[in-house]
Formats: sequence, structure tokens, C-alpha cells
Amino acid sequence: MTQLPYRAVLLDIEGTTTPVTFVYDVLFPYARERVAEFLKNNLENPEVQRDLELLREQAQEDAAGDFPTAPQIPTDAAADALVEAAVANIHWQMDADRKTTALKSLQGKIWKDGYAAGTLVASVYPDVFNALRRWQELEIPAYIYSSGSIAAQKLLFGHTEEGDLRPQLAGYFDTTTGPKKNAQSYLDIAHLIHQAPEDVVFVTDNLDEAIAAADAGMKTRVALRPGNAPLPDHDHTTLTTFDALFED
Ligand SMILES: CSCCC(=O)C(=O)COP(=O)(O)O
Ligand SMILES: [Mg+2]
Repeated sequence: MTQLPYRAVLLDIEGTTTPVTFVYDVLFPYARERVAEFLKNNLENPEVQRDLELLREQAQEDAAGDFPTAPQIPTDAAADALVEAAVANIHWQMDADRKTTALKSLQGKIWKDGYAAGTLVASVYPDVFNALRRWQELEIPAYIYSSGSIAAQKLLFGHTEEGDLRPQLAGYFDTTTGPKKNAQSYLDIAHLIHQAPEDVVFVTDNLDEAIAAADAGMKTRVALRPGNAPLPDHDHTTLTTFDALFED
């Protein structure tokens, strides 16, 4: 049997398993164009109300911190004004490509209908399909850690061009576990999946995330995929295909 130098795999999505173009040219515009209507139609939904509360708290934190002009979401507004304020905040966050838990939670809910209708079909690199199959055969669990909400991750891997990949995934983590650029998040994930950090390989396109995972003791691979942002010099091992994860 193939002997690999890791016992578990932790995967980023955007720029790693999935082309950045799918996220920026398909998913984000889909959510942006539909958010106003989605909020109008679902304003009474308790989960949407919870997202609005999270957005409101995030807006207050932003205004008090690094973003004094962050659009605010009033507590006492009528429905139309509330939706208008929330949409202004969401569009502002999306313009800045914020990865806040509040924004990601709401985006996931908007994408749900698109996947169900077949309008959204997730793009995943062919080498990822193959790698997930091989890891399953080798009984190496593969987990996802993305800024996208866990619900959004399950939708994406449940509706790919190759069908439902969720049976090949062992679990999902998002920013509710902690920020992706914080080493403690990787320590917490290692603990939650019952692995020593050094037995986990984390694959990401983001150098700051790789540095945080390495600080936590994980092995790292930096994904170089078409369209990814260029990176400064670094000493992490890179890969252009997941095939490389079977050659160590
Ligand atoms: C299923 S999540 C869609 C992508 C997304 O919203 C995102 O922010 C991706 O961030 P990542 O941490 O995977 O680079
Ligand atoms: Mg990424």
C-alpha cells in the first residue's frame, strides 16, 4: 500500500480545489444580484434574521475599527429600509472581498436555490476528483477549511460537474472555528479531527494561511492554479496538481 507522509488532508477551496473564476465570476455575482430579493422574501426566516444580526454586529465592529465608513444596519427600520441598508452593507463587503462569517453565511443561503435548480454547478479541478477517490481508498480522511460557510461548502461539493463529492469528504470547517490566518485555528482543527498537526497536510493558495498552518505544525502545500494571485517569495512547497500529494 502507498505510504504517504501524512494521515489527513485539509483543503482550502477557492484557488485550491476550485478555480477562482468559478468563485468570482459565477458564485459571487449570483449572490450579489439576488441578495435584495432574497432578503425581501426571507426577512421573517429566523436564520436570515440571525444573519442580519451578525451583519449588524460586524458593521458596528468595522465602523469602530478599520472601516469607519462601513454601511450600518439599523435595528428599528421598516422592512424596505432594513433590506436597503443590509444590501448596501453586503455589496460593500463584497466589493472589498471580505471573508466575514456574517457575509459568508448569507451568501451560502442565496446559493442554495441556484444549486437546487441546476443553475449553479460547481467547478472542481479534475485532479481533485482523483485525489479524493485515492484518499478514500487509502483511508486518509480529507477535510475542507474555507472562508465559505460550512453550508456553502456542502452545497459546492454536493453539486459538482462530477456529481456529489460529499461521500469522499470527512468533514468541513469554516471561520466559526477561527480565522484562516490564525495558527490557533489549525491547532483547533487538528484537535477536532484527532490528529497531530504534523500528520496533517494543509493545501491552500493563500500564503498567509499556509504560514499560519505551518506555525501550528502542519505540513503545507501552496497551490499554484491558473488565475491565482501571484505570491511573494516563500519557502513552502508548491503544487500545480493534487497528483503531487501522492509523490512525496
Ligand atoms: C463554498 S465557499 C465559496 C467560496 C467563498 O465564498 C470563499 O470565500 C472562498 O474562500 P477560501 O477560504 O476557500 O479561499
Ligand atoms: Mg483560497
